[in-house]
Amino acid sequence: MTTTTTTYGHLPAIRIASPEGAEAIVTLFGAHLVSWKSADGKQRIFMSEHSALDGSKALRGGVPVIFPQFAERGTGMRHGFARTATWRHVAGGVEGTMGYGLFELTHADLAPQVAEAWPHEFALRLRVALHDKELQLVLEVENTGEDLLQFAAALHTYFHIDAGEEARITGLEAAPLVIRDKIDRIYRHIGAPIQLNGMRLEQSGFRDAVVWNPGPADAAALSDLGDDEWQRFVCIEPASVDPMPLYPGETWTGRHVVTA
Ligand SMILES: O=P(O)(O)OC[C@H]1O[C@H](O)[C@H](O)[C@@H](O)[C@@H]1O
Repeated sequence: MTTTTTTYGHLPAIRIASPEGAEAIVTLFGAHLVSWKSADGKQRIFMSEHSALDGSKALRGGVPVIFPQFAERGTGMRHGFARTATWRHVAGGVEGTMGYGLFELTHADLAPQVAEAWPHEFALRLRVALHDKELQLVLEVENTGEDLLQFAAALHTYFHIDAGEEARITGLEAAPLVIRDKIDRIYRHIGAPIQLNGMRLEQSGFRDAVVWNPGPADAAALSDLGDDEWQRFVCIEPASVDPMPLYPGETWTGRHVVTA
């Protein structure tokens, strides 16, 4: 079996494997990728040792799916409701050399208060596929209703940084960007690939890329992050932070392909 059910903390999850041994774990809570090991066995994703793993709040680490609002750019929940909603695993298996899993969330899946606060019919689908040293995340938003909807979206990826290593990012600024303290920047109109410590990050559909790390002071104030853990990750997030219109019947697609 290449797609199996498992648990992560207290959360039901799906394990996806490719025939040659790459592996990922996605919790149904948030359709949240919490682990990605390339076929060489190396963990590429950071998860905080202090993250809640019981569904009481969003996970700290992994790949939170941000929808329909980015951060506090709107009147809804911070970073939207997708990361704290329970998704359904609707398909999975092997296609060629790739193992994959498909997750779906619709308006009907939302808790009543959440559904009431965002009264738009939609289908959100996340496809997680992997082989060898490559991870492909494809996020689709379909307007299944009869009115225009506006949404922002991001894949808030926490990349693992080894102990003693620095996070060095190229492709966003004229000089390499080395993370040594707090950073929270939005880069607009991303076209070319981004490099992080030998990994290649390619995005399409998403217009922007957000780079975030809390640095030591803000990390100390986050209850779900250890004081030193800020040195063990950097977030590079394909994102469209400003709301985009989606007409009835339309589907928007955002992709993120990471090659280790
Ligand atoms: O703590 P969270 O709600 O998960 O948000 C974590 C971070 O997300 C994004 O990267 C934003 O740009 C940051 O301003 C924010 O602090």
